[in-house]
Amino acid sequence: MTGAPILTAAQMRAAEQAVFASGVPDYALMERAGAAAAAIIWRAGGLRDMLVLCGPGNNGGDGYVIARLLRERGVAVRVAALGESRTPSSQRARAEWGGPVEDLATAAPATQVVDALFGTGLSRGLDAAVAARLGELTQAASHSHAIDLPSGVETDSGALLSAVPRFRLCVALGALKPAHLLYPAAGCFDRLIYGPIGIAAPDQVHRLGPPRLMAPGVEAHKYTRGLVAVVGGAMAGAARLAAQSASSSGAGMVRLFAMDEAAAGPDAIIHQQVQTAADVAIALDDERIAVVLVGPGLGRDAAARDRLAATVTAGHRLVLDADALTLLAADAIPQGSILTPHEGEFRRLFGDLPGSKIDRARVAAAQCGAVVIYKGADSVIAAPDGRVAVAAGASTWLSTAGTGDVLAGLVGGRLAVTGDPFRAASEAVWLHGDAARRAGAAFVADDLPDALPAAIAARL
Ligand SMILES: NC(=O)C1=CN([C@@H]2O[C@H](COP(=O)(O)OP(=O)(O)OC[C@H]3O[C@@H](n4cnc5c(N)ncnc54)[C@H](OP(=O)(O)O)[C@@H]3O)[C@@H](O)[C@H]2O)[C@@H](O)CC1
Ligand SMILES: [K+]
Repeated sequence: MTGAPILTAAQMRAAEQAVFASGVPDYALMERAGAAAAAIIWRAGGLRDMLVLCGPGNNGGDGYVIARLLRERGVAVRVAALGESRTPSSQRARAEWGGPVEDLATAAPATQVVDALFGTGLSRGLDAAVAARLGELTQAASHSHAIDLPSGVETDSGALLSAVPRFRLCVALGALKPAHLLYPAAGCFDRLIYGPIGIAAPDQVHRLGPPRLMAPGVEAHKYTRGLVAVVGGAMAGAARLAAQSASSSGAGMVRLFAMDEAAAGPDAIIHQQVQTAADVAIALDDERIAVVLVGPGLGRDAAARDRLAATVTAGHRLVLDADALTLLAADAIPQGSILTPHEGEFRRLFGDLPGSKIDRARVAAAQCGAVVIYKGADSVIAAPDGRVAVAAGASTWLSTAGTGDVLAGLVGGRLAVTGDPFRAASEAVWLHGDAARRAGAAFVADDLPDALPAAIAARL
C-alpha cells in the first residue's frame, strides 16, 4: 500500500546533508543525479539532437552532467545557460561538460529539450522573458524532459509561480516532491519517472500505492466480515448508491436505513424504512454494526440534523460524507471517524488553513482526530498521527455525479473489513480509482460498484 516517499524541499536538503555527512562528496551526489536522469532520458529520446537548458544552481548542475553523459553516448548535445553557475558542484559540472555554452535568450530549438533551469531551489516565478523562452523551446521539441521539476512550479505546494509548459517527461530525483502529485503542477507533464540517487527518506508521506487485500478466511461469516449501516435521508439515490458500493467492497452485509421505499436497492442490501431520529436510534442499537456511513442523500434540514445527531449518538465507528460534513462542526466529529470532504466541505469545516494540500489535510486530521480524505484530482489521505498518502492520476471521468457516494460506501465497507481507518481510506481510494479505470470513459457512478469486484480481485 505504501508507494514512493514524498519529500518537501527542506526535507530533500536535509536528506542531501545526511548523505554528505556519511562521507559522499557533494559532486558525487550530483553525478549520481545526472546519471540517473541521463539514463531515463536516453531510454525516452535516444539519439535525437538535444538542447539542455541550465540554470544557476544545482538543477543546472544536473543539466551539465546530463549533457556530458549523453554526448558520450553519441547524442548531438548543445547547452544553453541562464547566467553563470553559482554553486561549487554546478561550476564543476559545467567545467566537466567543457563544451560551448549558448545564451538561453538566443539558443535555437532542438528535437529534445532538457529543462534543468530550476528545481527545488526555485524561490519565485521565472522572469517573463525566461518563462517565454522555456515555453517556446519546449513546444518546439518533440521530446521534452523536466529535471526534478518543471521550472516554475513551487516544490511544496504544487502552485505555478510563472507560466509552465507541459513536458512529456518529468524525472523526479531522489524522492517525489509534493508538486509531482498536487495540481496544478502535476498537470505539467505526461509521465513521471523516479530516478533514485541513494538518499534516505523520512517515511510519513507517501504516494498511494496498490493495497494488499485478503480473501475471507474459512471461518468467516457475514458479521465477521463487517456489517455496514448506511443512514439515508431525503434523497434516496445517493444513499442507495453508497450502500451498493459498500456491498461490493468486501464487507459481509449492508443495511440501508432510508426514509422511503424508493431507496430499496439490490436484494443483497437489507432495506429498512426509518423515518424519525428516534427510529434511527433504534435501528442503530445493534452491536453487530461495525461501521455507520452517513451523509450521502441525508439532506440539510432540521430532520436531517436530528437523524445525524441520533447517528452520532449511537456511538459506532463513523464515515462522514456529503451533507454530514455540512451539518457537523469540526469539534463535533467523533475521534476515529473517516471524513471525505471535497474542497468546499473542507474549507467550511476547517477554514483557510495555510500550506499545501498535504499540510492542510494533516492539520485537519490532527485537529479532529479523524482520518481525512481530502478529495480532488489529487486526493490526500491524512491520519491524525501524521501519516499521509497522496493519490494522483485518477481518471478525469470521475468528475461526475454520484462518484463521491460510491467512494463513501467503499470507505465504509473497507473500514468494516479492516477496522483500521487509515488503511481503509487508502484501500478505498485506490479501489475507487482502479474501478474508474476499468469502467473506461463516460461512465456513470452506477457503473463503478460493478467494477469493484475485479478491482479487488486484482489486489488479492
Ligand atoms: N537536494 C538533493 O538531494 C539533490 C539536489 N539535486 C538537484 O539540485 C536541485 C536543487 O538545487 P538548488 O538548491 O541549487 O536549487 P535550483 O533549483 O537549482 O535553483 C536555485 C538557484 O536559482 C536561483 N533562483 C531561484 N528562483 C529563481 C528565479 N525565479 N529566477 C532566477 N533565479 C532563481 C537561486 O538564487 P536566489 O533564490 O538566491 O536568487 C539559486 O541560485 C534539485 O532540484 C536537483 O535537481 C541533485 O543534484 C542532487 C541531489
Ligand atoms: K527543472
